[in-house]
Amino acid sequence: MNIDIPAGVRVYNRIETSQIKYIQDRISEIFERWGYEEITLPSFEFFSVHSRGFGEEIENRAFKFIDRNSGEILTLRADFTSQIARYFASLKKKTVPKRYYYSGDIFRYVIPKADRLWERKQMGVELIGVKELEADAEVIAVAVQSLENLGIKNYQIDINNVKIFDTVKDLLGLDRESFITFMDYVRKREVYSIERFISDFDVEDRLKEFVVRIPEIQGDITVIQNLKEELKDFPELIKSLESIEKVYNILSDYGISDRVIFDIGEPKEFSYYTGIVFEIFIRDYSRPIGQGGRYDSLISKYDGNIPATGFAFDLLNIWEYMKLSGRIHEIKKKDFFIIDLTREKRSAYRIGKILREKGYSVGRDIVKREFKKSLEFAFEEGYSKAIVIGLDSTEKDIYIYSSMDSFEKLNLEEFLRKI
Ligand SMILES: N[C@@H](Cc1c[nH]c[nH+]1)C(=O)O
Repeated sequence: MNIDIPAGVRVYNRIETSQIKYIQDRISEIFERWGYEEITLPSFEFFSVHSRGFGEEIENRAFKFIDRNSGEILTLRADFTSQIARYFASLKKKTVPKRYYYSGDIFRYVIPKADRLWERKQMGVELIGVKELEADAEVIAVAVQSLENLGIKNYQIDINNVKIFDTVKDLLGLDRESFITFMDYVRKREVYSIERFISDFDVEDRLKEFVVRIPEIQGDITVIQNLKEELKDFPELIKSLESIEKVYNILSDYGISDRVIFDIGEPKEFSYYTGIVFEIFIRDYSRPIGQGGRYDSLISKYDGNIPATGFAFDLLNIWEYMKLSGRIHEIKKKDFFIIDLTREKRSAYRIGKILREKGYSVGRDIVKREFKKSLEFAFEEGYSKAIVIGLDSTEKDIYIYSSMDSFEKLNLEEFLRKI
């Protein structure tokens, strides 16, 4: 009998679940402190509606199924941001600025391999209704504080402005298809392909030089300042660079600009981004742990022309990093495990009830087996203490074990008074 689950999903056991929960709790503490309100979004939507939000890349990876009643195609949530855009557009009263946060799973198909999952955990914020760059800086600051709250210090924020790509498209006069080809070269950082691609374009050399170098332009704020100098004759490019600089300056005021680098050659997975975009890395960990950016025309795909920005953490990557670096110790313990060796079990019920009323978590053995086996089970299962009743033919004394071989013998009534 096959009792497997598909390759792209997995189960998280008690310890794993509590570690992930610990990460979620530290992050939501910060989200709340910045005035973001948590909302819960549906696990599936109409495919035709949900997919309007994101581009082909994600659309091709969405999980689809049929509503047996209407015959409509449904899809599991592939993107929170698109869901929030749809939700906000659906509101009669659109008060801004609106700050939402969410935590949950997204479903995107990937070819199953090693630890590549179809169901990933995200936590993110969306700040809706603010076109000012202060909003872009705010969501970056929220991300940074969340990481600090987790004790993660060696993070790095890679910032870019995708407007630069749109401006290049206009300046070179690219049609949709050649723009896709161009962006593909950028994504793969193929400088020579770009050089070949633009060699017979009739544009200024300065612009050509810039375009060819795009995949390689990375570094600190001086890179942006130098580019501004070089691209003086292209006001649209200057504007995009100035936006980056402005965000950088606000982040300096927040005291976090030393964590920022710029990566002009970094395009994004989502076509909905329209301005400042960023990715969050940890220096000694290869995968990004979060990404986000501005999406000023996404909500208008549903209704209303409202600017917005946000980001999402990839919780599984954060979790993996914290495990690898020995940073996650927080495992939720259960308090007491009651092993009652008497026939009646009345003491067990009574002690359990009193402890639970006081707010402790209490489990009971119930299973009949050798006492040592029960004790082993208690500690393996994450209980902090085991209470043993009837070990020496009296119910008046109980034994409180805090490990397999350390215990305290106490009078039952005294213990209940003290606890
Ligand atoms: N939804 C994006 C992250 C994001 C949130 N807001 C803006 N961008 C993602 O899944 O990567």
